[in-house]
Amino acid sequence: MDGPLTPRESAKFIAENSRDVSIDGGGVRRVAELLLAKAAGPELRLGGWKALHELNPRAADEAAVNWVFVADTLNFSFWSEREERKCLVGFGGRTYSGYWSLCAAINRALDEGIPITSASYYATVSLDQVRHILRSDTDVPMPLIEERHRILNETGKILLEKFEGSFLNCVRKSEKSAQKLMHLVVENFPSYRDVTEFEGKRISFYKRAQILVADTWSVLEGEGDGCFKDISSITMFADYRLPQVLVHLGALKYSEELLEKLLKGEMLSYGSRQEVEIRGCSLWCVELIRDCLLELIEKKGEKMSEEINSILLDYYLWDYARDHRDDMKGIPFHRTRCIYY
Ligand SMILES: Nc1nc2c(c(CN[C@H]3C=C[C@H](O)[C@@H]3O)cn2[C@@H]2O[C@H](COP(=O)(O)O)[C@@H](O)[C@H]2O)c(=O)[nH]1
Repeated sequence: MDGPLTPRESAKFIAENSRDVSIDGGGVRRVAELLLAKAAGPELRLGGWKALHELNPRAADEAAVNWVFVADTLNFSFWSEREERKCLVGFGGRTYSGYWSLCAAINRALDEGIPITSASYYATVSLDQVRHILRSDTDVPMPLIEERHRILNETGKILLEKFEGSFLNCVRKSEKSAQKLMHLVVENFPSYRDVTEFEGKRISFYKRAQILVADTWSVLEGEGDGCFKDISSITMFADYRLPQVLVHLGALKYSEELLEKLLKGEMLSYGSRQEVEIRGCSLWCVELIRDCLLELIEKKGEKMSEEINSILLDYYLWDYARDHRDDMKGIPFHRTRCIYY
């Protein structure tokens, strides 16, 4: 049986058949113009991954690659039922929420001498140990702790069996192809198989596999084993923050019915029509923004030191969403509880 459509093919197909989510051409252009002003800045460059984020590893070695692997293996579902009651983790004198609470917990564990990034440890780590490692400073635990424990055990065992316990060996098997690495990850690690159905077709988003490739590229600074010749074939990562910020910026629109549902805080199940439309149209929207931005850069005759791709646009928009949380209060994010994003 042939595999699912690629994420990019899936997104195009979904956007062409979507009923409750649509892409706004004028909004796409306005976002591209916003990004044009940033094109030469530090945010839209590979170096921003370390320079702008103190919790990310500074190094570009095997330990840093294994840090990225465990972080992206657990990189899902941080949203809380009520915004004012959520998991928080203090580290290095700062308090972190959401995705950053996971990174802070990983770094806190390492500081406590717990080898959380070593497969030989997390392949057999117990549920109680995971609860301790991911403990919150509030009375609200990180969501899906049991799933995180199961996935750590499963992933650690596979990494030991197939890649001598180091994700760098998996990276080296990809022979510097981002696509090959993404497929090695989804073929070998079940929790990364972000695949579903839409209008009778099997489609893929591979959100965590794509962000894992992107973060591996970033932590290795695009050099050596991380010098992927096809890195620009990786698309944005279909999570629950990018749709929110794309609607906020006017590039994406929800139907009245869907908006009402989201404002009420109703859950959307993974793989449901509206959830797939939100993720697929967001992905396609960022592809269109990238095309428009590259056109504007061309017209402006701006010389770019490094190629702008969907990864760098995604990182920028995700950070933008973080920094504009208050402005985005009126725009709901969609609530899907799953292990894929
Ligand atoms: N599209 C996209 N989704 C991303 C990321 C990240 C963090 N990664 C990079 C960011 C800085 C470093 O450079 C990391 O490399 C997390 N997420 C997703 O967001 C959600 C968590 O959101 P909140 O509840 O607000 O923390 C959850 O689904 C999580 O999976 C990204 O970059 N893009």
